[in-house]
Amino acid sequence: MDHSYMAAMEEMDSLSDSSSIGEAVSGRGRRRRESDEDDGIFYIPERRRSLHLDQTPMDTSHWQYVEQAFSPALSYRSMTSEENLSNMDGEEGSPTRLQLRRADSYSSCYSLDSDDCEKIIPKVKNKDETATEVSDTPVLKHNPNEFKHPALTVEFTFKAICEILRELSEDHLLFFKVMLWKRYPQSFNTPPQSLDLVDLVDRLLECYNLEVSLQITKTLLESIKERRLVKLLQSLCLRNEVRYELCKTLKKTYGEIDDDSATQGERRPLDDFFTKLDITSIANNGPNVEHEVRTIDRLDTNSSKPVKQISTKDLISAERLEKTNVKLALITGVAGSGKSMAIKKLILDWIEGRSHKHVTFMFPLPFRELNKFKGSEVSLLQIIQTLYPETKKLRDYDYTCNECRVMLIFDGLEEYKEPFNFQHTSLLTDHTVISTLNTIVVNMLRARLLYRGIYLVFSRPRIRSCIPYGTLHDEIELRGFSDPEKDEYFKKRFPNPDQAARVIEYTHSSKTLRIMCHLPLFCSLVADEYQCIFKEQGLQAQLPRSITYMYTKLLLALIGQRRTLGASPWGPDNGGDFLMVLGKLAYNMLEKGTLKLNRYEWEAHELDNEEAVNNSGLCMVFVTKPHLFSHEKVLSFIHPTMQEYLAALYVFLSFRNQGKNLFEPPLKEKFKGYFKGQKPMELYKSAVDKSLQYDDGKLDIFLRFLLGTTLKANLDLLQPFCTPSPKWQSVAEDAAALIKKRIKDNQHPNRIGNLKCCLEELGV
Ligand SMILES: Nc1ncnc2c1ncn2[C@@H]1O[C@H](COP(=O)(O)OP(=O)(O)OP(=O)(O)O)[C@@H](O)[C@H]1O
Repeated sequence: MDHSYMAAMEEMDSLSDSSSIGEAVSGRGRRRRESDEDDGIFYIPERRRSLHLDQTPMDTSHWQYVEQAFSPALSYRSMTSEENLSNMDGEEGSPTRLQLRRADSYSSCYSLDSDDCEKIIPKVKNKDETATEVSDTPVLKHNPNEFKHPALTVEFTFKAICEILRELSEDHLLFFKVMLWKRYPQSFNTPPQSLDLVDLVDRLLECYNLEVSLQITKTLLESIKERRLVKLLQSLCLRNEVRYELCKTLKKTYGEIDDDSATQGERRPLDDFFTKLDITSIANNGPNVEHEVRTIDRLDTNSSKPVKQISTKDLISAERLEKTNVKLALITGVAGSGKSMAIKKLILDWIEGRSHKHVTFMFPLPFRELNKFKGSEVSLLQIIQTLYPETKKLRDYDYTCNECRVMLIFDGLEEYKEPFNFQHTSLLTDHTVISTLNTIVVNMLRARLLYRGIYLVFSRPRIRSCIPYGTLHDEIELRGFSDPEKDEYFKKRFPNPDQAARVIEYTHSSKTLRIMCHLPLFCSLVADEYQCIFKEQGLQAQLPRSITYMYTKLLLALIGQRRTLGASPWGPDNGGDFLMVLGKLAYNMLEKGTLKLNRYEWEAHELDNEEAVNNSGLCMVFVTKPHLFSHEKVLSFIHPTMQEYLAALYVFLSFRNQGKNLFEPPLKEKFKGYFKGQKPMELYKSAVDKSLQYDDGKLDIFLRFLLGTTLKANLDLLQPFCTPSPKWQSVAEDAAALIKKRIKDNQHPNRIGNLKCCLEELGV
């Protein structure tokens, strides 16, 4: 132990241990008015004068009330807990900040305006103080032109200095305190042994501005030869700045809704809009099978484990990580189930300090962007730096050190077409090593790329085994909206309650529409439609009651350019018309009364392109467990009604484009030329009569969709799939007359209910 240390220690012992620490950054010493217990408002007394200046009577006119930000008021304990410390980062409304920024602070020896360094250097000194200053007091210079990074907040500085000082041994901490007391006696007039770490940092930040406090800390650490901690403090500051810049970029991209809705470019904060999603701990649970007419048992899946609800805030939480060390989660959901929205929410919550506080940096890496690196030699670091140039300041160490957790979010794995050859792809554990995109992706799926990395992979339902055997991972499923959230969505989407009520009423007008609202994309399409017609026709406007209309909108959205992921072309002129292939499959399955097909069955239907099927957004492939030890990959449509819709579309387009009436017995096909001139009503009549034969209502919804194709509005939407034919006209009125006649005949009393629904579909 050197001389100065011993001398300082002796000097200290001679002092009394009364403390004059007032309330400060940590919130210590702040008293709460008892009567305010319940009203969420804190009384923050003025900082009592902690130093020795003139005897000014306490002026209570400065007392103020501020809204409670954290409850209870921040104590040292609550602040030092991981949660609250990070909560404070950049928290504009925090009481601490309010108090610290108060310009008229009662503590008259220093200003607490952290933005003005000059003022923060102690302003008032009396002769005695000057005399006690020791010669090795560093000169604290401030360059007024120096750029103060906005990331340097009181909260960050407090947290960083505390974190660094906590690394000191007891002796060194004491030495640090003594040096503060010796070098800055005008600020640290309290015997240092009475100051614990929080009081010490409180006092430092009360007396000096943020840069100066950091500078003092570094200087003193240097003088006790704690260079490692100086570097660590510098790293913390640098990471804080990078994180700030990154958050700014992410907030711009993910913090607002950038929807293709009819909001005419209006951007709204995500929080105003985001509706809770139904996320479960079990994946591959098959499609939602709730149905208006049929009672469908859940398809036999592998869900023997109990299903747990999860929030976007819990995807690889700190606790889970600590308990299980699971660093990889595969989150699947059908097209339009809200995966991209969940990612946005996850990112925004992290930026705002509401979740994943254990994560230092979050990097969303959409496959749409990653695919651009295909064919080039690249490292993960280069990818991150290309997509987020603000990270160039980080050093390799920042990605690998123990203090940093990096979360990589991969969106849209289904858009990645390269094979995953886990056996023959070399192991990559260094983010700086140049390699191929495929090697990076494969190693990401091994959860090996970064030493302290956390990996979230979002994808449409899994179609190929994409996690290597033996890799510890979570499988999570996103299932869209549950019932209460369906209404909630519209209430958020339409701030005008009358408009929201009207849209909700519409979704309740048909059980099928209501069920389909489990798909957020479907809700957004309904909302877009209403938004348009409210604008054009006012509040009394109504959407057609046709379910075919909304399903056609959904079809168009799913196969629209934005969502088509390498599926075959859809146009009617194309020989391999994918829609017709899928429609035929749907029709055959409907006839057989089956909802899922195994691989051999679906390949027999000219559907050998498994990826195209899955990527169409209309189907999903999932895994069932038909026997105890076996798994089977099966295909189904994203909802039984989607199967019924596509089957009806297939029947309609076969007639419309090829003159084929699929309800006619095959024998008649031989005489095709003879029957070619059939009228559209022939088709609808045979469909109505066929559906009436099924007492279980197997073809009820199918029939509604088929009759929906008689309406002009739907014909217009379906135009892209139809061959040009000037003669084709709507036969909605004839179809309605036919249904009325069947109702009157009353030959199938059980089916009357559905016939009435058909009339509704036809707008009668
Ligand atoms: N939680 C939500 N709150 C509000 N709207 C949502 C939510 N989730 C999804 N939506 C709406 O549904 C639309 C489709 O959702 P999203 O793009 O997230 O689906 P996805 O699962 O990523 O689809 P894909 O697999 O096709 O990429 C969004 O554009 C948005 O309008």
